[in-house]
Amino acid sequence: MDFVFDKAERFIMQYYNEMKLPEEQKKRRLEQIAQEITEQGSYFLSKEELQYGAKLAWRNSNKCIGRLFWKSLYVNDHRHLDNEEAIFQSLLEHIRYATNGGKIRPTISIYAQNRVHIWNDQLIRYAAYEEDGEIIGDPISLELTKRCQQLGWQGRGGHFDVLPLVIQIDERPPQLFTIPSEDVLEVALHHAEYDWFKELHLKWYAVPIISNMGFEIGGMQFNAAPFNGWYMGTEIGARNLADTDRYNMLPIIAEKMGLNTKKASTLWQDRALLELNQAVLDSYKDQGVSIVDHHTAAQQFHLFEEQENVENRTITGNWTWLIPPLAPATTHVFHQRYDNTKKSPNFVYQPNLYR
Ligand code: HEM
Ligand SMILES: N/C(=N/c1cccc(CO[C@@H]2CCNC2)c1)c1cccs1
Repeated sequence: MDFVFDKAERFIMQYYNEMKLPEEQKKRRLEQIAQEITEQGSYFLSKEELQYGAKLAWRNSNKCIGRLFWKSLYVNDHRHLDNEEAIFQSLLEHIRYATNGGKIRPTISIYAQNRVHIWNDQLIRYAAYEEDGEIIGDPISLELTKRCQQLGWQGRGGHFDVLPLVIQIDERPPQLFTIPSEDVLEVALHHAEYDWFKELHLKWYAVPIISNMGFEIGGMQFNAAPFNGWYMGTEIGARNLADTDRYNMLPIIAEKMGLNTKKASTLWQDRALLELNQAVLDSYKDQGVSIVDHHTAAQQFHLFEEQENVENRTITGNWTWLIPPLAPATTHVFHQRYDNTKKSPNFVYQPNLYR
């Protein structure tokens, strides 16, 4: 009991202080919460408290370089939804609102804690199929794809098949829902100088919506709270399409560029990386889909640091995640140290539901 009240008190104090709300109101709210916890062992957050707490959780995300815009998070309170169909419809609403024709809006949707379970790691992600040693699609999705097939899902066996949403309530069997293709905005990749690039038939989805992290606030944890921002180009160009255990595109791109891939010292991987990342940024921009390059993102993060200093808040960060995987030392982040203290509210890892 005291553990929950202690956490609740800390959050309410922070919320009322930052919002400069009257002391008297804060005192009454704390008494009300103490009463609820004594009677029911837990308490109910108001919509305003939940909304502000979600913004704080983003502001406290040490691994996130995009925190400058933490105040602009759009928060959907879906704590009342208790059936799979309604939850599916609300997730479609999230996807549509966040996508916004390409002008992506950072959004989070929060569902009833410990009742609603979303098995997907991201609401939109590509499937993977294993055929005689070969993997078609995104290898990171191999296990979830297998689980979906066991649950009756049939994929088309392609490189970019969007997985179904897997929604489970309490201990009931999970239900699978197909996201209508018109709701999945994607960007076909082309390169301004290399005409052959589009023949690779590469594409990626517009909106990354993380759905496997818990939202921890005031002693509570919402295990289903999918949130989205927009991509930083390197996530797609330097990792998702580049990693050897993902789409592994660098050798093919280097070949097409006529580079000598037999010797590491030709830096063929670096040259291919650069062109792939340029193609990602140009293709998203040409199609009017929000994306940020890692230099601009670092500059924005620097503004965030300055803003936090003005507000007399200590900046916390995880250096190993904040530096981009491409040209990290060209950003100020690389040359700075960050305090990795975990503040609350925050987003936290939680047990995987399908492995
Ligand atoms: C608005 C544009 C945003 C950009 C460009 C951005 C960028 C990033 C990047 C590049 C990462 C590292 C991801 C990786 O290396 O796999 C990251 C991590 C993270 N971001 Fe942001 N972010 C944005 C918005 C948000 C929002 C809206 C939230 C939550 C409300 C958020 C919460 C997080 C969290 C919790 C992590 C760490 C994830 C983990 O531990 O696996 N970000 N962000
Ligand atoms: N641009 C983004 N990138 C990510 C943010 C958080 C997590 C991830 C994916 O993390 C996976 C786990 C470790 N790397 C891949 C990507 C955002 C997603 C949702 C809001 S912003």
